[in-house]
Amino acid sequence: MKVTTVDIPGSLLLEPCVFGDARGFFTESFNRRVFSEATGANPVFVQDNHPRSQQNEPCGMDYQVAQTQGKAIREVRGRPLRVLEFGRFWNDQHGGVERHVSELCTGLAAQGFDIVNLVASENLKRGDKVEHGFRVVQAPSFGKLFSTAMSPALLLKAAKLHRETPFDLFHLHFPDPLTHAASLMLPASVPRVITWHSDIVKQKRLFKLYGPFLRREVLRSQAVVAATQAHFDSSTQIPAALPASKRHVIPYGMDYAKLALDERTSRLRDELRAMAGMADVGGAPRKIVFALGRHVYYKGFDVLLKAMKHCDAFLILGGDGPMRPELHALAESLDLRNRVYFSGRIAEEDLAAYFNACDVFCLSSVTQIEAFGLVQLEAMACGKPVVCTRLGTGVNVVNVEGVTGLAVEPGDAAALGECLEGLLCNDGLRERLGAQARSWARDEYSLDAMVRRHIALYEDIGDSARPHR
Ligand SMILES: Cc1cn([C@H]2C[C@H](O)[C@@H](COP(=O)(O)OP(=O)(O)O[C@H]3O[C@@H](C)C(=O)[C@@H](O)[C@H]3O)O2)c(=O)[nH]c1=O
Repeated sequence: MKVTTVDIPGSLLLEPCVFGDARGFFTESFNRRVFSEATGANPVFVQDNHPRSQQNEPCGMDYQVAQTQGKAIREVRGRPLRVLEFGRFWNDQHGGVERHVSELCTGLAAQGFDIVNLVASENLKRGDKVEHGFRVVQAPSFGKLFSTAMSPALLLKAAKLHRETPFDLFHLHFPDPLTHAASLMLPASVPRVITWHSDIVKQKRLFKLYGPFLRREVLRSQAVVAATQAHFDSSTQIPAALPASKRHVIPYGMDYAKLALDERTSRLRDELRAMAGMADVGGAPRKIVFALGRHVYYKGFDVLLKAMKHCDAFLILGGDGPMRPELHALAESLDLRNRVYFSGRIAEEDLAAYFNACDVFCLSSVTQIEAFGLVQLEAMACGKPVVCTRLGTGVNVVNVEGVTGLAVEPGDAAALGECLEGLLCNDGLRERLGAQARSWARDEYSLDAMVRRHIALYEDIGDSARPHR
């Protein structure tokens, strides 16, 4: 060990011997005998800590007067992999893609990755903050057009962030023409990973123009990730020329801890159940069907409301969106006013109460834009069976018919209502499916597994992921 006195009185610089070659290195980080000979001190080695500071953050060093603890500060060489995680909007927009990106960034940051999540605001609001251990940069936008943020600022911000501190890898979440445009402005030498959340279904005519550009971006990426094999099999927009070696199935995972009930959410759950009970007809309180999602056409909430005419339950319909007034009017016209509660957007911290209050969760989506449905995982993790629709997408991989729930053809209100009614009247079946659903979600769709598999993918690409100037 090399010992050097430094300008700080009473301090020594200790440089351990490092024995290394092309395969790596070995060093003895502490040896009590050598340490005592070098310093004349005879310490009792009590603990070994290993903090990590974000890049450019000074690493603090205590200078202690009373001899309570000596400090051996180890400066590791190298730096965490630095990833620019694009995402369409910040997670408070309550979309599945936003929730997934937020969960992924949180998990990667916890593993020591240097993550910057660049998203667009839905308005002129801008932001730059550290949340859940990673930096979130919100670029202002002039609103949305065809579900895409109009944000020239995001394009400029991406280039500026990379200029300031180069990234080793860009991770894009498609479909999203805005971040696709940002990627075109960034160096082609930096590896790209694309997560394919769903095909573009609504803007078919526009896709004829945009398709060739999307195809080129997908083919030049180093990897395309999808949550299920069904995403690849059912897609008509992922180029067939994309080799199997570049296709990676990594299921979405979530941190289910937020779904555990506490005193406050238990009370809220009981209030929701009491509300359903007040709607009873003097018999047993009605059971609760819960559905949650943005009130847009593909969620099929109009079909679900019509299905409630075939099902004697209380519906809690969570979320908000452009179709809400129409759905309220439909509930009135179906004389459901006493059996439907429109909760509006549900705050993340209240989700536990709603998922635990219900008896069955329903995903009534009617088009293949619904490629997965994180809400199914949340319901299952709370031990609730799911009734979904047969879309042939990841939705039917997540909800295994007859194992974790049931399914009906999309758009069939009568079939949906009868399926819900049948399940609500069969306590044994509901309990069995619910117990299996809980294990399935927590075993197959854990956040830890998702993060580990993304890290393995990044590291596979890592050979080319060196600092890029
Ligand atoms: C409407 C709403 C959602 N949420 C949460 C629930 C859930 O975690 C998330 C919405 O998840 P959903 O998947 O249902 O969202 P959604 O964005 O509707 O669905 C998308 O999700 C991504 C992952 C995909 O795979 C897409 O194909 C598509 O399924 O937002 C709230 O917390 N409060 C709310 O009011």
